[in-house]
Amino acid sequence: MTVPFGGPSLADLLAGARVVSLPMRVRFRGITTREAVLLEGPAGWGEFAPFPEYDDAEAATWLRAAIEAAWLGPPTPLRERVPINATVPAIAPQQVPEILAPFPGARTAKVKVAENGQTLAEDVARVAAVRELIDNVRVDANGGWTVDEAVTALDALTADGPLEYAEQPCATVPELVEVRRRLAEVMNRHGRRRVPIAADESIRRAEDPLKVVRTGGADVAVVKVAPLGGMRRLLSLADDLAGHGVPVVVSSALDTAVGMNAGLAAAAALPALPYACGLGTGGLFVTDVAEPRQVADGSLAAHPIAPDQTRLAELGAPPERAQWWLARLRRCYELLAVSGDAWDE
Ligand SMILES: O=C(O)CCC(=O)c1ccccc1C(=O)O
Ligand SMILES: [Mg+2]
Repeated sequence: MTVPFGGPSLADLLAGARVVSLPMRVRFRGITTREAVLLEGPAGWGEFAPFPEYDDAEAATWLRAAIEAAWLGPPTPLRERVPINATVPAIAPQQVPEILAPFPGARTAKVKVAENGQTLAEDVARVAAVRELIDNVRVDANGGWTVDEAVTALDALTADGPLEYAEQPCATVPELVEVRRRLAEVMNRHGRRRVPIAADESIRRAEDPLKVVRTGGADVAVVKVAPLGGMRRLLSLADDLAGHGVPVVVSSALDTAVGMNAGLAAAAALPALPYACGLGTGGLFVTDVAEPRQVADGSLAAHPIAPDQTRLAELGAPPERAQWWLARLRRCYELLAVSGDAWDE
């Protein structure tokens, strides 16, 4: 089906728009409340929730993904369930068991490290506490280390066990290339396997998401539906990455249950899914817009779920925030209308 621009008008979009504000259990990415616009269209629901600091040009890509979900619907699934990782925010080691409790059967945990104001010793202690409960651990530094800091930290974090990979240890592509090279030396000296490097921000916030791979900066690619402009765009990038021998890990952008539908649908449609996906972040909310999906045997059911009307009413954002989001949606819509691309590409 082709839905060229003009399928949904701005009035169509606004007619089915609900602005919600979800309280979080713990601070994540420096936020304690996650706001989103949910759009209802003929094919289901879509989520528009670019982080508040993003400019309109970047946010417009997220709107494209929301429209794809609500006006085109998901691509053809190849599996019914999607394995997920537990996500561990930059919390104290004593809190680790309660954070892991909602992830029964998860065999992989992703641990946030390099948080502002924290030390390497705190990262080492948090990772050790997670390893007591889940063997396979990956870390995510969100670009917070320099090259020297990354090499030191990843050396320390692999003294007591391997890491599946390190996500975005440094901010830039040349730094990732350098970390990968220096890690190979250090790990070789210690007789350890080099920690693979995963790119996240270097993919989702890049003009050219393949650059980091072509340059030799990443072994694994973290891919997210909204910043890439939709499920089909994610699948097409994953295909290009596979051509470079780079596997993908589908992850959430701290999505509500509606955004998670799109991440799960994209993961369910990928020909290969060698890694657990970062789509288990629903548990970071106190309440979500739908009955929470249950993790069973470390995986989630991939079929879409509609938001619950009672929850939508309870989670409605304050009027001034709703106005802010709808004004942003209008501006992003204008940017997409000018660019004039089709929704099914
Ligand atoms: O990958 C996961 O486990 C969850 C997703 C996640 O960490 C995340 C969520 C919102 C914003 C940024 C990030 C990130 O991966 O850096
Ligand atoms: Mg990340």
